[in-house]
Amino acid sequence: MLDIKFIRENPEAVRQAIEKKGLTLELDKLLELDQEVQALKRTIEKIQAERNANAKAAARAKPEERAAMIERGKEIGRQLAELEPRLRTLEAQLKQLLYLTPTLPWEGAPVGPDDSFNVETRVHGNPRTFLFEPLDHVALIEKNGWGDFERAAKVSGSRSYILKGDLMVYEQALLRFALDRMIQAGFTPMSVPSLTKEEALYAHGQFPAARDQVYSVDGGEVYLAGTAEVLLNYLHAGEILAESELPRTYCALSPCFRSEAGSAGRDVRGLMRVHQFNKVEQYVLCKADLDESNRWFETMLSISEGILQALELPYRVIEVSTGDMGLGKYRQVDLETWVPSENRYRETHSCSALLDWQARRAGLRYRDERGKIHYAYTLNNTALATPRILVMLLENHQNEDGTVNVPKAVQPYFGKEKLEPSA
Ligand SMILES: Nc1ncnc2c1ncn2[C@@H]1O[C@H](COS(=O)(=O)NC(=O)[C@@H](N)CO)[C@@H](O)[C@H]1O
Repeated sequence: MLDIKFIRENPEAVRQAIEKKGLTLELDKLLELDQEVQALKRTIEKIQAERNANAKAAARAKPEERAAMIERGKEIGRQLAELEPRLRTLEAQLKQLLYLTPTLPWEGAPVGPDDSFNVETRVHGNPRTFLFEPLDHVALIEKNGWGDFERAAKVSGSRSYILKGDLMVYEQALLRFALDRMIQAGFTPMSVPSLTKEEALYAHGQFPAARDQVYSVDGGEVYLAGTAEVLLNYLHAGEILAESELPRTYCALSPCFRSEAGSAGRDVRGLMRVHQFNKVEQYVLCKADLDESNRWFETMLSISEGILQALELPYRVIEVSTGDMGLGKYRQVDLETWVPSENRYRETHSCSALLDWQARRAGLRYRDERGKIHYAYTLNNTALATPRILVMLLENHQNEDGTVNVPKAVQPYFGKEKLEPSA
């Protein structure tokens, strides 16, 4: 959410961001509500001052004057009893609207209402020309006995998967490879729960807008997070860190859960879009400095590009449009990796900078050397998510006999140079 002071001083800039991001937030209603809250606060403060002065005067008054003052005090009390709850109601309404205010997108973001306005900025590697008819990832899995989609559907339902033999080991090898890349980059490895609290989802930005993507457990006592970012972003909620403790750089491997509501009919076969998947996440909490945020953005992006290059996969870099990046983003760049069977690139990584939008929601603050308190800036990115990346790895690195080569960088983790059929 934005700073209400910033909104008061820059209404046109905020209005432009609302328009560029295709939002329906009524800024005028928010500003009117803010005026009402300010006015009511001033009224209440005046009455409280009068009540204090009246109480002091009553304490010093002559007995014959005191009764009238005490009566006045009661009258003032009745006024406050009526005004204070009204202020709380108005403040709650204002906060709900503030939750819907957008971070202003960076000036380099393509302006447009949806992902058709995203721009390809770089391409790395070339899609392979096969000298034989390649198989898609589902056919490769079935040919080699590397999974069991039917039994997964039986035990878990739609959008689920079971991996077997070499492919199961390969998934774990890839996650550990990605985790080591993050540790080598100096990020602190964390294991975090996937069970999370509602306030963490509000702080992240998943709530209130995209509640339907999240599974709830125990009737909404807790929820299953769609990404470790939700938990990492709430780690320091409500704390005041010292500037010297920044930046906090975390990486986390966690199971991620998504209802994929609204994706009916899309990617229903195989490993591309499932309800439960694994992801090594990158997360940075840094001081409120745009240069520092931009540096971390580039660092996180280059780590992920390094991982895709180590996996010997062709990919492209996408600058995400204002309409596609979502409410809290200042900037978002996705990496899309080549899928031979679809003859197109598909998203495998998503790097975002949110300035202080999440920090204001989560209460992530730090004290600078002069003692001044600031909201921090946050960023996140995908290091590697399975099983989606397996689609690209199986299809791009397949041999005519149906075996699949393992990229050199991952061989030490997997233990072999190829995935071979399961018994
Ligand atoms: N339903 C899904 N099934 C499989 N993989 C998924 C699914 N949803 C997302 N992913 C993978 O997770 C990556 C990150 O998801 S994201 O929503 O785009 N971004 C985030 O979660 C951020 N926290 C950065 O990781 C995606 O690029 C994709 O590779």
